[in-house]
Amino acid sequence: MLNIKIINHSTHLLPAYETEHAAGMDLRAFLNEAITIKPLQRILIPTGLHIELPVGYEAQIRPRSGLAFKHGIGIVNSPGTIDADYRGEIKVLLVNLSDTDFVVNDGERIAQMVVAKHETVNWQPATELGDTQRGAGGYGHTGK
Ligand SMILES: O=c1ccn([C@H]2C[C@H](O)[C@@H](COP(=O)(O)OP(=O)(O)OP(=O)(O)O)O2)c(=O)[nH]1
Ligand SMILES: [Mg+2]
Repeated sequence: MLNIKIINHSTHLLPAYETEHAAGMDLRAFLNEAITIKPLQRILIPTGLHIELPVGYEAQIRPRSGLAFKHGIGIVNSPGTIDADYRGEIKVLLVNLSDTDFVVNDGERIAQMVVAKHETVNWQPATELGDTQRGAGGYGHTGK
């Protein structure tokens, strides 16, 4: 169980898993009035949510594939990162990659949030790194 603070609790739903084994909880827009996102415009959409993640956890803000496929709606900084020490409002940076306006209404599901464990590492400066078969190969060096 995680602490969650919801602005205007009475009118807002908790983020929820929409199916039994979903990885992502859908996030809803928290708006006084509808917002129109013009083609190629990016807009920070409030969710009304503040959360308290345990240390060692992060939340990833990911696009919904349905909005992406049907309306060209993506997230500019996808996946957005919510740090465990963040206490501000979670916001979603939507971008409209279609050629028509897209309207976001209050309460609509605009993104999904995956809560995940992460490692925290320390660096040990080294002059040599362990050998691998790949070495520095990348960017398609194995072919198409
Ligand atoms: O899609 C996002 C991404 C981030 N955040 C919040 C939570 C996160 O912990 C904080 C900072 O995000 P990030 O580290 O990605 O941004 P930054 O540009 O590095 O800002 P900062 O210098 O505040 O870390 O902003 C959101 O609400 N939505
Ligand atoms: Mg940062």
